[in-house]
Parts: sequence; structure tokens; C-alpha cells
Amino acid sequence: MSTSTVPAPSATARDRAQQRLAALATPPGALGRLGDLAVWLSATQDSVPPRALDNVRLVIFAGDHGVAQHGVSAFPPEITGAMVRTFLAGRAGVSALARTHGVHVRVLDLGCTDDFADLEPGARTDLQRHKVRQASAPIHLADALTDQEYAEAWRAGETVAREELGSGADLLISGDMGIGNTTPTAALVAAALGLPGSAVAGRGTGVDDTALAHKAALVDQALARLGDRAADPAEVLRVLGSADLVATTAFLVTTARAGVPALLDGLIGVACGLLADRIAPGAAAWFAAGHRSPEPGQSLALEALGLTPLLDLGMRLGEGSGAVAAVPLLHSAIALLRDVALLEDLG
Ligand SMILES: O=C(O)c1ccc[n+]([C@@H]2O[C@H](COP(=O)([O-])O)[C@@H](O)[C@H]2O)c1
Ligand SMILES: Cc1cc2nc[nH]c2cc1C
Repeated sequence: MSTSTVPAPSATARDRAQQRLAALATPPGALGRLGDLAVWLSATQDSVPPRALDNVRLVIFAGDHGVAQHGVSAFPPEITGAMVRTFLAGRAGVSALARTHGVHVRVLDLGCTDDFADLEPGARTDLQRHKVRQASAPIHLADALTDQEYAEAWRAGETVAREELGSGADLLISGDMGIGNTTPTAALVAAALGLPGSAVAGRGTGVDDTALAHKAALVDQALARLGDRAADPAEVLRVLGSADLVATTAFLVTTARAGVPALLDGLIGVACGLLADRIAPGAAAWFAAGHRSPEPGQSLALEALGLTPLLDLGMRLGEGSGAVAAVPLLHSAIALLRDVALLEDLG
């Protein structure tokens, strides 16, 4: 794993895109954030106007979390495997959105308790398996992963990113599936920003007030276990994360290093984006935020990354769904900077 700084998107292309935006046959600033988005895409592609995005790819990182056995979710852990099967059947929320918006979907199992052994060989083609372990350890009681498991999960995330980039991806999205995963991701944000559990804990799949207070207390217990290891972001990820969260972070770092933009989803994607930027400073310049989740930890992490989400629809599904829902806005931004006449051409 390399921790050096990530080269920034092209400043020259950004300046040229900004000039083109200012020269369009629109009142200054009239395209609002779509204009900013087009400028960002130009900088990441080193192209003015930006090229069309015709190979947008989503990888859903799936895994179970030991903490899910400790009263932090409104749903049982068995839902994780059941939803992976639903992705394979193309019937999940994100499947419908991805089909509508032409986004390619792939599912990677890093640590589901379900071994999917009963799946027909034909049905397995969309499920890649790199099972690091069956569920991470409960983070308030033990380190989520060993050093070896961490390294294995990191390599799996790097490999899947390279494969997706090798398929010609021009925008990558990370999605997640894992009952209980809003607890470790809240803990990751808390550790990265020096906040207590009560500031980051949210309702996830819809827990009541009692479970919410319990969740915040478990995050505090996990932070106390972490102690001064909080100074090392890779160690934070190993102790408080999981195989799927490590792989997601590696995927985002690898994407940024390859100079390809990524669209972040809800709490899970943004928490991993924050860790990616801590592990590989500068990575965040390659990220845009698809949507705002009601999870407080997501808003805190977005602010720390300097990102404003494109959509604010109250979505809290995960799976990459909020990012996929924002993909049409990227197409709109590109079309505007590419196709609108210049003021000087009006005659
Ligand atoms: O992306 C989000 O911000 C988000 C917010 C709430 C729930 N989720 C999804 O719900 C699951 C985690 O919720 P929980 O309550 O089990 O921690 C997991 O599969 C996520 O994809 C995701
Ligand atoms: C049904 C269901 C679908 C999900 N998708 C992502 N997280 C989820 C959690 C549940 C409970």
C-alpha cells in the first residue's frame, strides 16, 4: 500500500473550462452547480469540454459486521446475503437505477456470512468472491481485522479497481451492502475527525431512540479501544472497519491514483472517501458526492472533504443508489459545457 500524495486533476483544463463556462450564452453563474460539475469533470479528464461518460461502473462491496449482532441495526444480519442475491437477480433498488442510467454493476463479497454455495454456476457470473473472513470482529470488543486480513482486503479493492479501469471505466462508483455497516463507518468518521459517538451515530436502517443511544455508546467503546492508534488512518481502518470497508477505501485510492473520477454515495462511501484522502492525501480532488444521506456522520465527512452533494432526496438505502441517481446530472453538466453556444456567437 502506497501512502504518497495523489497528483491533482489538471489545473490548466480547470482554468480553460472555467473560461469556457464564463463565455457561454448564459448569464454568469446561471448553470449553478452544473457548471462547477462540468469544470471538475474537465479537470479530471484534462479535456475541455469534458468527454461524454459512456462507461460508468459501480462495484458493490458486501460484507457482514460483527457489531450487527449487538443491537445496532433494525434488521438481522441475514439480510446482507439476501440482498447480494437480490443484486444478482437485478431486483434491488440500485439495480433499477443502474439499469435506467446505463451503469454497469458488479458485486464483490469480501466477508458475507452466506457462502452462496447454492448459487447456480450461471448465476455466479456477477458475483466475485474474495472472502477475507466471514464477518469482521465486533469493533467495540476487538480489532475488526488482523494485519494480514487488512492487507488482503486492500489488495482485493485495488485489484477490482484495476479491473474496472481496465474495462475502460470513465467514472467509478462504490456501493455497499452490509447490515450493521453504519456503525463502523460512523466510528471511522468519529476517529478521523476526533468526534464522539453521539455526533456521528445515525438511525441507519431505522433504529429507535434506545438503539441509537446504544449505537453511539458502542462507537465510543470502539474509539476508546482504538486509543492513540487514531493517529494512523490505515490503523483506524483496520481496527474500526471491515474487509469490505478496507476494500472500498483501496478502490477509491486506486481510482484517484489512476486519474479517474469517482462518485461517492452515502455514509459508507463518504467515510471510505475520507479515509482514502487521509491515507493518500489529495485523493479527494478526484471525488464528487452524489447525494446527502440523513446520517450525521456523512454530512460531517463531506464537510471535512470539502464536498457538497449533488442531490438531497432523503435517500438512505446505500448500495451506491444515491450516487447512481446523480449520474444523469453529470451527463447534463457535460452536455451544457460542450453544446451551448458562446455569447460571442450570438451576433
Ligand atoms: O448510505 C447510507 O448513508 C445508508 C444509510 C442507512 C442505511 N444504509 C444501508 O443499510 C445498511 C446499514 O444500516 P444498519 O442500520 O444495518 O447499520 C447497509 O446495507 C447500508 O447499505 C446506508
Ligand atoms: C431490505 C434492505 C435493503 C438494503 N440495501 C442496502 N441496505 C439494506 C438494508 C435492508 C434491510
